Amino acid sequence: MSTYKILAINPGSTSTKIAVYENETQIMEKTLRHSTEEINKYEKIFDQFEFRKNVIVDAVSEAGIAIEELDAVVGRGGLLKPIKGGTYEVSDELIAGLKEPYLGEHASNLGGIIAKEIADAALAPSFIVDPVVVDEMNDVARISGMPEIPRFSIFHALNQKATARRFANEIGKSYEDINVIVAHMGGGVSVGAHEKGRVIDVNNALDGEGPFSPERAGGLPVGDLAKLCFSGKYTHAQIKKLLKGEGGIVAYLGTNDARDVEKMIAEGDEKAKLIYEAMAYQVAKEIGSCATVLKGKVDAIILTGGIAYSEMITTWIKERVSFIADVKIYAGEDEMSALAQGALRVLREEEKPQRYEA
Ligand SMILES: Nc1ncnc2c1ncn2[C@@H]1O[C@H](COP(=O)(O)OP(=O)(O)OP(=O)(O)O)[C@@H](O)[C@H]1O
Ligand SMILES: CCCC(=O)O
Repeated sequence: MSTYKILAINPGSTSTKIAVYENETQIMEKTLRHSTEEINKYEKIFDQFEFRKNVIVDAVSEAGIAIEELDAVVGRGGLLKPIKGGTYEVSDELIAGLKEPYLGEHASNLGGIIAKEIADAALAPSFIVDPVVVDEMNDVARISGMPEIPRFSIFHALNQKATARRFANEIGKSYEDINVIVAHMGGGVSVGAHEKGRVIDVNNALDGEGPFSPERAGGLPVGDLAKLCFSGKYTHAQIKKLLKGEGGIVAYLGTNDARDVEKMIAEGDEKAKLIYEAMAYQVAKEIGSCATVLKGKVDAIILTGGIAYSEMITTWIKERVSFIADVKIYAGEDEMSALAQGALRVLREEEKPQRYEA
């Protein structure tokens, strides 16, 4: 069997995570932190391209790996036009889409651009895998109730699909043969109904749907939200912040760290307990609604993301959803390995690379 050396790049708002794999084995991993001072020098995310690329190249060569040794470079994809899941070869069209992102600025827009630049130097292919704009929803799920505002999917596609594949693997089936509900609980929360390899419905985790999360408000009573918007008390930018960044747990309790909330509960804080339990309640309700989407045919419910480490949260959710299917907990997220595996499936010709069309 051939051995492939793959560099994976995952740009976040204040850091860039990189890892090198030889087939499935990780041979180096590093989180390159970027100070606010450095990041603030650049007006737009794309302006950080040269700086982030250089620190990645330096870190790889400091680890004793020559760029020319790489067989592929894979980056986290950005806010492109909605696309179906899978591994995409980075083409000129895809680069253009990341430079002028359809759905706005996001650090992950840099993933594919940097991957291509480094891969070109190594004379190797470059890819993105399951970006947050993966949209495989059924047409019936796109209807919101207001024609001007269709529903579409923005979610933790990379980790959701990786955990669903991991579960399929564990039971000796393929992802395309199972139905699962995956609840990713991190800074944002997304709950997806996976039907035979397609996420046919999911809450838009970036923009006002689904359960609230440590720093996002989630779905709200819309009439009252409309009143708040026209109250004259807030600018559009302030409202956006209340919904995303300063919403959810942080709005009620002043922290976005679930571990702080658990300390507050341990010290007898009843409000903290009510809010924390409400988040678990909303995730459970969303899982229940995905079970109806899958017409009750659910092989498993998967809880993942940083908050899935919490026994308190997973116990509350299990109490409400175990009647639907077994609950599996894959705490944390392994996006780096999910990126490398997406590239590996294409290099091994197990999957055809997709082409992005603008
Ligand atoms: N052991 C733990 N117990 C409870 N909560 C935890 C634990 N470890 C991490 N968390 C919580 O997980 C959350 C962060 O999760 P994660 O790292 O998946 O988010 P992120 O990557 O920043 O955002 P996103 O997943 O939306 O992209 C934080 O609220 C953190 O407090
Ligand atoms: C919506 C998934 C990505 C994020 O939370 O930023």
